[in-house]
Amino acid sequence: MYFYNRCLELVRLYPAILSAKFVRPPVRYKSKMATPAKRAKLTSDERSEKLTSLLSAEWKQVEGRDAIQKQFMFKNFNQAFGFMTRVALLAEKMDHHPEWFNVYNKVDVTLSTHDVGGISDLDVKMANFMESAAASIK
Ligand SMILES: C[C@H](O)[C@H](O)[C@H]1CNC2=NC(N)=NC(=O)C2=N1
Repeated sequence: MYFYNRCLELVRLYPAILSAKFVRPPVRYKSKMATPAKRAKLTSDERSEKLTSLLSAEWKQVEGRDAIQKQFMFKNFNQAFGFMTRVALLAEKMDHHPEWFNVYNKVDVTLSTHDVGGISDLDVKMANFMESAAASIK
């Protein structure tokens, strides 16, 4: 009988247990991980403000898709892969990953935020990081 009552109690408390804080703790963002606001698609005002310097550094807007792309050229594979390694470490910290293709000394990069289907602050941040990483390697 004791066991039966304990079971009844558990069934009665089940919804409360499921919604309790210890079952679903609040989402915590790591220092470089994006908050939902950072993953939002850029507005047209933000676009002209934040993309201008990238567009003059040979980033192009992809046709038929809200994304930016650039081809980085290095002296050799070692430099290209060094660049990718530095970017990969940031990508993991930000939980934001580039689409890229490498052959020997070339790295073709496309940046877009898949979760929102377009360019966000995260892509701008990553593109700017790529610019300084490439400049320090070449
Ligand atoms: C579950 C995970 O947080 C998401 O899938 C992240 C991972 N990396 C990502 N990378 C990019 N480029 N866009 C995203 O929307 C994205 N989302």
